Amino acid sequence: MAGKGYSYVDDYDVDDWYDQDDDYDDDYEEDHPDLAETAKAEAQNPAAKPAVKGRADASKPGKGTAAKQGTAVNGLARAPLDAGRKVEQPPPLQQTFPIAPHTLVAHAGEPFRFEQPSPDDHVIAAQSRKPTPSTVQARGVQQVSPRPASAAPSEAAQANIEGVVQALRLQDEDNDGRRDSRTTHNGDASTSGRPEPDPQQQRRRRPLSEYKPDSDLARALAEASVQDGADKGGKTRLHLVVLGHVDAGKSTLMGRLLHELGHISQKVVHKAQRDATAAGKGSFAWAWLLDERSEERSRGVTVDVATTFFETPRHLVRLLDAPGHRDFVPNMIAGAAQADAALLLVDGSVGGFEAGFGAGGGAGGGQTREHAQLARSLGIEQLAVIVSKLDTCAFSQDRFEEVKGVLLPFLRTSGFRESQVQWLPAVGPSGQNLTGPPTEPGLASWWRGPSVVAAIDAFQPAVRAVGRPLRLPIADVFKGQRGGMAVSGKLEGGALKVGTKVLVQPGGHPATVRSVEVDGQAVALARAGDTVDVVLAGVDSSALAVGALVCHPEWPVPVAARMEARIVVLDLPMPILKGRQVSIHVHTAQESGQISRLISVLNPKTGEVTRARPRAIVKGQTAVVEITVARPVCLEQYTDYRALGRIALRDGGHTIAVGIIVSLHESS
Ligand SMILES: Nc1nc2c(ncn2[C@@H]2O[C@H](COP(=O)(O)OP(=O)(O)OP(=O)(O)O)[C@@H](O)[C@H]2O)c(=O)[nH]1
Repeated sequence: MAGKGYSYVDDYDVDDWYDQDDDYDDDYEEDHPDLAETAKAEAQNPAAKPAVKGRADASKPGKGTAAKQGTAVNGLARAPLDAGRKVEQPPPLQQTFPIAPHTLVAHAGEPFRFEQPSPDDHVIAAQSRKPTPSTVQARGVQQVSPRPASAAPSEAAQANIEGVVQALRLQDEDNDGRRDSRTTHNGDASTSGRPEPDPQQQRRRRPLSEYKPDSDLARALAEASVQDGADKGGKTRLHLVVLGHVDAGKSTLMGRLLHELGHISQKVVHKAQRDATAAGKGSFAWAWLLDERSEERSRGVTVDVATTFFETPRHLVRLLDAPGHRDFVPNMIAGAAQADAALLLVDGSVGGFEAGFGAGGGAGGGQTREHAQLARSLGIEQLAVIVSKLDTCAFSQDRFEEVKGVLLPFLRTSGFRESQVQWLPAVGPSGQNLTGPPTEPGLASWWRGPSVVAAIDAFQPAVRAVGRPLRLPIADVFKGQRGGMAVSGKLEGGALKVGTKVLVQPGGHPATVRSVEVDGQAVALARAGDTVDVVLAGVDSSALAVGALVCHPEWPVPVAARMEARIVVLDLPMPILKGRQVSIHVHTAQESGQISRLISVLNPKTGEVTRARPRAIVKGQTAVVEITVARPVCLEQYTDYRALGRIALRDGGHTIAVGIIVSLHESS
């Protein structure tokens, strides 16, 4: 193992969990018999869950995040909407939630002392600023205060956790939903001890496999696929998120890259340089091109997810520059939830890499790990690791290899395939290795690999789930310039066009599509994989909120307040007990809730139950838990609709678990 002090593969036989062969079989079912089979079997036939001996049984951004989007055109000027669900106070909870949702809790019941601004304060302050015409504010971010630095786990403890993460092997593919296991159930009586629900009460849903686009839509889809090549010069769309620890150099690299690609003029660059220098922050000039908000500029950190568009020889790229600071991980989650691939920036300077990779508890420590783990759990499989700041160590090849040697085993154990991970050095401020081979002799003497643009071009675009029922998780709500309410987000499934009848969930509000834009251009048809701005007619604005979902009226997305999830517990010093308050992230939704039942602990290798109804679950364990949320959310079983069936659980400013939804209990 390369690197001192990192021993995360020692405790696990990683080969047992995944095949390191480069012949990566993307088929979840084959690849993850322990998870996929059991999840599907349970979904198809809940009563068939094996008994305990055999087995039984985680912005545009989440509520709260929003992308800084280019100035809307074609009638969709963005105006902030305060009526969003994200800013509402949740209804009072009954005894199940002894701590009010969103209450600031330092950690494990320790009250927040308000001696210094909490992350909430930063976010609320950020939210209160008026968006610039080219900016959509982060709204409704729900944060809880960070855990004290003393609570950070040891390296060895973190090592165990990282090893187990990959056991979930959450795959992002095409949401092809081979099984239509859409039935709701109330868990396994043998493990839960709960009575089975009255079948009359259960909602009957048509299997998703029965869905076929109507003839109009089918024709439009066929025409659009013929047009594809012609319209875009044969280029494919790629949603790309830039991740990494705070100050790793993400915004700087992307600002410089956009300039090199001709998307930012020399005049604008000069202005940013002048402004940054005048503010005593000259080294942030390139970052200021993306970090537009005054708070970002004064603090020197990204808060929102900045959205920009650029083209490479192969792709039309929608770029999401996620914040690296731990206070803003929810924004990062929502950005990553929309991405097909990620650039992971790691600071290669001596001490810089170590700070970013350190176990995540301390102030400013460790978002390299958390971002990588979250990205994988959100379905991102393709990664390019960019080692920045090598100019600070004479472009040392040894340092590059050292960083790679430490990070690669961690990424493997986090579930990334070696064949899906690219490695390259780059220097943002001087533009080395961004669009072509480096010119700096110290780097040019040994680097023979891809530039940043070549690495982006090597990413495969995601297969779009066009032939599935419409699913549009709402990432933002705003007023259309010509009247009407508009929503935006990434179309996870299906297609829509002007005149399409839709349903907004929760609540079952019918609406009609009045206009559609993709990347700021009015279009007749938008398809899965597109990021859209949609003006809806005939729906009350109170129905529209970040985390709500626009769907097909006859194939509505389930809405549930209770679900069972298979989770991997990440990094937490205290065991999870029944009743643990968590913040649940699923697609663009973020909701307060609690872990209401601990159903079973599983062997991560076999999926067998090792303990039913455990009293606690601890870091590193794979477990099935029941989660109850304060307000019903739109979600899907993972086997039905993958993009809507992944969850991340956060508490105390940390991601404590990631997982997949194995069953849900629909709200009537
Ligand atoms: N020497 C050197 N400095 C760099 C490099 N890349 C970025 N920097 C500097 O690192 C500092 C942080 O850069 P940012 O681009 O703001 O980092 P970031 O990752 O976007 O930070 P957040 O968005 O807040 O997470 C700035 O002072 C940059 O000039 C690099 O390759 N070499």
